[in-house]
Amino acid sequence: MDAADRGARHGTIPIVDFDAYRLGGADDAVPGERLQELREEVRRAFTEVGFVYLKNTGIEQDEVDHVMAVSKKFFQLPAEEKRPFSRGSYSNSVNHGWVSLERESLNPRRPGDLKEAFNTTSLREDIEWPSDGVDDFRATLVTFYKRCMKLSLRVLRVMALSLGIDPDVFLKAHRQIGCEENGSTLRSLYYPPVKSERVKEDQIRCGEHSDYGSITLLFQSREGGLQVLNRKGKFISAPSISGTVLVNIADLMQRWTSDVFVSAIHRVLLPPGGDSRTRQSLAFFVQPDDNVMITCVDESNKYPPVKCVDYLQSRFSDTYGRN
Ligand SMILES: O=C(O)CCC(=O)C(=O)O
Ligand SMILES: [Fe+2]
Repeated sequence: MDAADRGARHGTIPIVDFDAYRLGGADDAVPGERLQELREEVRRAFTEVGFVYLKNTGIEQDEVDHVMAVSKKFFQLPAEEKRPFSRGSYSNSVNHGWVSLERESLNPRRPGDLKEAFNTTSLREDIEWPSDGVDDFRATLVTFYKRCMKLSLRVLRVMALSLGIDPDVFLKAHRQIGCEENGSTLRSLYYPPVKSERVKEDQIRCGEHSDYGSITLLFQSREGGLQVLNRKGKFISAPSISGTVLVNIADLMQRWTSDVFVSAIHRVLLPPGGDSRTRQSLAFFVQPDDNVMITCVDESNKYPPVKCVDYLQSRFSDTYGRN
């Protein structure tokens, strides 16, 4: 039994080598023993835990560190300078823009999350981006968005292969990532230093939730704090592992696969008392194209078909209230 196997069996998150299908390699992974292993390990991770660390994806740690460093410059600007770029102020894209501290409660039973975020949802040329003091913000985020998009498509293909279904079934529903008709979002998250005397009862950095779309790619800074609920009902920690990408199943994918792949609840806790470090992460939320109808891939009809944009809209309303 290899390490990935043991990981999934014990309800912990396995580390899987993606080299056979890494970015920069052939567009179609060469069928072979390595790809076969990759398919099996991915299936096991997504059916048993819902999360997997991928190593050797082609996205290097240096790139991730750079995107976080540039993002941090933005987050450290005074609130007045960030406010003009708020989420909700872009007419072409409701989800694009800055989300202020405590604005969201991903678990609505808790006070607002102790985090800030900047969502890159629109890649349109004609929208305004923050530039004063952060002249490289736009180009850095847009470049990283496209890198994540390419990796996501590869992961989606391996996922279909791992289920033994048409390898393009998920790809066909993700043709327009980066265009107006698709809501996929690169979210740069910033968790400021926590001042324990100001923390409200039950407040944490990011409340318990599952993601909404198809899959999420997550890169975390080194401080840790992320926890994932495993199938035994126990929160396990999901530390940052340098050079890897943490990939998880989101709710629409669980529904699409009739609950074969599981979308696990996760959260980010406060740091231990006295730890005043910031935390950062980059989450690439992959969503199918707005107009795609999601119908269970095994034709079981366990869930009725739903239009992607309608499903996501209802989930966003739950998080933000009416918008
Ligand atoms: O910051 C993190 O590590 C996780 C954030 C998260 O789960 C989310 O924004 O959906
Ligand atoms: Fe999440």
